[in-house]
Amino acid sequence: MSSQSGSAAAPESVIVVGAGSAGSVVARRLADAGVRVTLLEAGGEDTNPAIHDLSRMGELWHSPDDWDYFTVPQPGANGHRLHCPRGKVLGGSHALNAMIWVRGTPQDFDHWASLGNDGWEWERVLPVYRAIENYRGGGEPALHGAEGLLDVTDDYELSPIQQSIIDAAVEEGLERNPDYNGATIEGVSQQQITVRGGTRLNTYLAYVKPARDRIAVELGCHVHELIFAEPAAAGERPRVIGVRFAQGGELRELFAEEVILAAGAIDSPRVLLRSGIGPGEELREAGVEPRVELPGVGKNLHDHFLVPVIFGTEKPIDPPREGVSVTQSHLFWKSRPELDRPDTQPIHFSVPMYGDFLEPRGDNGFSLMAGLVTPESRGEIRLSGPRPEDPLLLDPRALSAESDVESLLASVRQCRRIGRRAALAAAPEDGGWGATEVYPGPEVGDGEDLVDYLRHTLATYHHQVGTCKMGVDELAVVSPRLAVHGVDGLRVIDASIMPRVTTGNTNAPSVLIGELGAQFVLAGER
Ligand SMILES: Cc1cc2nc3c(=O)[nH]c(=O)nc-3n(C[C@H](O)[C@H](O)[C@H](O)COP(=O)(O)OP(=O)(O)OC[C@H]3O[C@@H](n4cnc5c(N)ncnc54)[C@H](O)[C@@H]3O)c2cc1C
Repeated sequence: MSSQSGSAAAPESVIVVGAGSAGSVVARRLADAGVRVTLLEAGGEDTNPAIHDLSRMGELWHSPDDWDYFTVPQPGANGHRLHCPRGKVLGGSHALNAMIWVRGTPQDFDHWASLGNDGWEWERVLPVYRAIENYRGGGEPALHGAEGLLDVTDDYELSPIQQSIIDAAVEEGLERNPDYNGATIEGVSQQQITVRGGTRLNTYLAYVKPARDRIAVELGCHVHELIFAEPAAAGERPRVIGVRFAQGGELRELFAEEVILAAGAIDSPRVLLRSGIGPGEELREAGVEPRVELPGVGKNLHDHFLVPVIFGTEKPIDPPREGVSVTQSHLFWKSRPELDRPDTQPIHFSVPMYGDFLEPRGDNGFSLMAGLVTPESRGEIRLSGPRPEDPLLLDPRALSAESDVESLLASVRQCRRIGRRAALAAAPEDGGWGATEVYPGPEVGDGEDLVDYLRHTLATYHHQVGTCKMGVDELAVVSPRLAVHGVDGLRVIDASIMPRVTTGNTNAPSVLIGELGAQFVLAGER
């Protein structure tokens, strides 16, 4: 692998592929600095009202605004193919997500830096987070920003059931943490979310929409592959000069000084692989002529995972109503005290979340979704063939590492205990909800049967990362300045560059990657 470092002048023109969490930030920052930016997005305008109403996120799955990916059958998840929704619309996955803002822990970023990624230490990252945020909440002001483009708030009313879930978690022994993006992440908290005026605020809306007169936004553009310059001499380093994409049934080409892939952890490696950048042998098997040997492209795929623990209640829970999210609280907990950061993050829903694999047992209830956030399992993304329409082989190898099963089991057990606490389980006349466990349910014990339940009901937390990881080792795809190793004129700036997933939801780190990536482009650092 040939690495690259040093700096040059900032480019005059740039193509950004993908108007999601990171791509929107990159496009805006470069346009602000006078760079000519074309933003190519495969999806369309964000006209679906379900995008903007906090209570209607679920309607977006399998809709035209969802790439609607599925994994290959997962042996660690009972052979199931897991649905992986991803945003295919302006705003990307930030148009489909639950808007929860979690920066991650200092250890996450210090770990990235320890791998040779200078500049990603927590002390360098924290000021960037502060500059992103327009924070309105009860946290320590010194740790938050109030001047940024992205509104982050926990200044909204908790639904009564969500308040009781928090109370039950406190009964279970967790700290009530008023600011998990503050001094410590641990404890049970109300979620901080990116909303403005009661509706979704994503980076497309906050960064690109107000600047559309300065950014050429092209919709319905499915980028298939990169275009390379003809080498002037044998052995010359390959140079990317543009992209080839389908728009309205036509194949088009567009050229710029630099191309930035911000197509997300599934599609950025896909574009690289389709362009012959990746593990040569595998590319040949898929019918693609290798151009740049980069064995790490598509490898290191990993994700957070959820398992539902569902309760029915005697006292009726208010049905979802307009403008109110069905998830408002979560907790961070170390299942083993010796860990350096929490390995679990259950997320709490005011509705039963039966998912794809459980028989619905009534509409009235709530879900404590046990959550694994420090996975050891690693999988990969591969092409099944050379054509753009050939399905992608998406294989996270979920729960292939035994330690992941252990953490998730501990989280499921904890959720079961929380549901039995008085704030939830007491009779309504005694101030509770009369909660009883519906799933796993009394027929499932605490041993191998619980492991079977966990594998049967496993779902993604939607936090795929790592497939174009940043670093300096043999499997690194981009440099610490997010330039693709071995190629000129090309960067990846999105969630795929995380060498290891952060502890918590991945949107905030993706926005951070967008901000830092734009700084590297403008500084000409490679
Ligand atoms: C259902 C769901 C819920 C989630 N909930 C949360 C949450 O509450 N909090 C949180 O922190 N994280 C959450 N996440 C995760 C978070 O949204 C992602 O980690 C983050 O959005 C990733 O940002 P990105 O810029 O890497 O990719 P994306 O935001 O996915 O952007 C990629 C963009 O590229 C476009 N694109 C892809 N391929 C091409 C191509 N070939 N040509 C042109 N354009 C292309 C896509 O259409 C998309 O617009 C959730 C994700 C999902 C799907």
